[in-house]
Amino acid sequence: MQFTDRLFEKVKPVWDSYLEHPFVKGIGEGTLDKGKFIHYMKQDYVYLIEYSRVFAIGATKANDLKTMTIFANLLHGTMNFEMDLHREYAEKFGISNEALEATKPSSTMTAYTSYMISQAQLGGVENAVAAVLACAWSYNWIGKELAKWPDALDHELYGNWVKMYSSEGFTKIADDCIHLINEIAKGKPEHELDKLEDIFIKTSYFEYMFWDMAENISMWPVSKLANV
Ligand SMILES: Cc1ncc(CN)c(N)n1
Repeated sequence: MQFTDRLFEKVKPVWDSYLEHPFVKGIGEGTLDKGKFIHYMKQDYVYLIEYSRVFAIGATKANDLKTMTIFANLLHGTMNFEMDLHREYAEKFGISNEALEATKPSSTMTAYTSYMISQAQLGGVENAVAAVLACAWSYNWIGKELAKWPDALDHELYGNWVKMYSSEGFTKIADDCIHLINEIAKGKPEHELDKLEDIFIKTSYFEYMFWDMAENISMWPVSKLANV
């Protein structure tokens, strides 16, 4: 049994709940409100910038050139391949790359990326992989699940999202993270594996919170009081 088999068993009910979430269902069924999707896309773009920093931290903490190269490739894949999807959508919505990059971060996006970065900085290379694993893997898992739903791949607006996250290119990104953590986990004592499992579970919770943030178009709960 691989370490990721144990992780998957733990989070399966949480990941199943993603497919029941109105935002994710809206993408799969093609019924999602466009305004909600635009809010998500902008928040996700700034999320991916911070998420890329975790790959950079992983590269600096890597103990060998092979691992360093994997992190460098994951960083490149995110900044070019994955973020191209967001830039394409932004163009469709008349949002410039500059405006996209200048998106004000929501509370959930800030909390999630701050958690990932702090966990990656606190530990060794294993923490960096654990911090990004649920992100890459759950999106690929959702993409592949939604690809089985009738017409999800062909929807004129959301079809490209489903295509990208279920694609061979994105599957390779997720598989590289899965492979990396399984290699790193080999021979580690149980108490260290527990810590990695905890990061994986917490980031899986954050993924749910991100879908909620998108569905509710939320930013900061009391920001209106400060006139922001
Ligand atoms: C919030 C979130 N989590 C994960 C992914 C997939 N890299 C993403 N684009 N956005």
